[in-house]
Amino acid sequence: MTTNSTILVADDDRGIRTVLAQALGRAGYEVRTTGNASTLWRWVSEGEGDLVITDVVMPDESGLDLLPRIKKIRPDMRIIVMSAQNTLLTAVKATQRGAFEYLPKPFDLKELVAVVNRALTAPRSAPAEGQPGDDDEEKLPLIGRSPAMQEIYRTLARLMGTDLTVMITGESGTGKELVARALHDYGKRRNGPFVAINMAAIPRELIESELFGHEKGAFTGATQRATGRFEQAEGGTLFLDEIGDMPPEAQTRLLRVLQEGEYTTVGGRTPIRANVRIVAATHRDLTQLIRQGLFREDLFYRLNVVPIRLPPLRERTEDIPELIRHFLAQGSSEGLPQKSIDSQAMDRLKRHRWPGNVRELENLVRRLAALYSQEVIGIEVIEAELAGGAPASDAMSAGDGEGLSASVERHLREYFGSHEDSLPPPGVYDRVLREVERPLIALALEVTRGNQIKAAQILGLNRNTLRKKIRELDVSVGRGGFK
Ligand SMILES: Nc1ncnc2c1ncn2[C@@H]1O[C@H](COP(=O)(O)OP(=O)(O)OP(=O)(O)O)[C@@H](O)[C@H]1O
Repeated sequence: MTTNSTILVADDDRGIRTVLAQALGRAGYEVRTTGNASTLWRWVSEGEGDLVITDVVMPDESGLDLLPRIKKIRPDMRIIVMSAQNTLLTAVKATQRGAFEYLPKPFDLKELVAVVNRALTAPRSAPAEGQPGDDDEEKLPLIGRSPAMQEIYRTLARLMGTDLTVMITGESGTGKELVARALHDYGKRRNGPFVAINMAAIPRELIESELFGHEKGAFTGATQRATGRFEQAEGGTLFLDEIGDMPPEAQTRLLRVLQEGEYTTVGGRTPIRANVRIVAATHRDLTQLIRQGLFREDLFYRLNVVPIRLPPLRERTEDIPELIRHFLAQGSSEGLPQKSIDSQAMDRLKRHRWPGNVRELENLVRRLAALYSQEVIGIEVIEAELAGGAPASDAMSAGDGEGLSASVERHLREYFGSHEDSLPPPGVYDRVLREVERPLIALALEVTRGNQIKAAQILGLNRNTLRKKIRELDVSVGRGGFK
């Protein structure tokens, strides 16, 4: 440990100054503290201090604005930024402007001391990341300040200056694609293209040609040469979504690109150099797929260089109010009426399990904004929505006849009523759900004329899930249509 180093601390909160001074003093450092940016700046410009710990919001100036100025006159100075703002943008800006580390408040003092030790012993040569593409756009790409999301922001900020391959895992609707975009938008390749391809949405036999392109005549139907996504993503980022659904041959080809940096088109011979950053994502458990022999282990290790796990929404319910405000604001900026949600309704939403994660929440909020006339949404509406029904009261224009939930309820009452002298047989819940699922899936297949990919999209189901359900529910796909 480097002792006798002097640490300059700037924070307008006296309590934090005291706590930091004690902890760092105990760790053997000299500490000077101030409550404003101008004093910190004076100390730094007079050549004092070996390391700076600064808050972002201070009465006279933002700590973030001070960063480039400090780096200019003292490029070797290590700076640790702490902030209670805790957004991705703060993490990204701090890193872009040369902070050694970013610590979202509240943080563990032990962690702070560890970071300080690390900062003072890390080799000096590493220059601050290149000049920021700092367009100061205040639009936040990712919403949520829960500890879990902050950990993700820190990882994203650290990855900004790198081309490392990233594997994003998380349940459906947790924001994997959004994170992939943020990696691109704040990364070195932000001026290049971002190309996404979803393995579950493309017929398996076409995946290789979609990815790598094909030559004229490479297979029946290949009437001319076509470029693949690798070529389209040249100089940028290629996002391989639902990587767990990649067929084995395509896996082998992808592995080769990752090993050799080169690929050939389908039917082509000349190797083409690939210059793309790969970000992959899946909601499936790849280790299990590996065990089942469905995913190549060697490919997994090539892709899993930096794993990012997105937590399901039910593990970060403290983000729900902010997400709701965000989606309501988004709705009103698109012309939907401005709404709010009362506290009882909010509590109920925080208790929901959100199997569809942020996507489910987003859809719900959009429905609330579009379908209900009341300005403040209360608990009854939320209960009705979460029960999967149509709007509770005046809401949806019932138009011609009863709404969906009313009609379902009527059928259920009939069903229960038909077992007058005894209760219905057990297992009603699953049976009723199957009764609803079956016609729903059949209908989706009917309107898409049996196109499972499109049907899966309409339903918001994974294609494999849809296939499974078709089998399980025995939805017959006959010639004359669907029964
Ligand atoms: N943290 C977040 N802040 C704001 N919006 C979010 C956040 N996370 C997800 N969303 C929104 O939720 C929806 C689903 O996100 P996304 O498509 O990135 O999820 P996904 O994990 O890739 O889902 P899938 O596995 O089903 O493809 C999108 O409309 C996205 O904008």
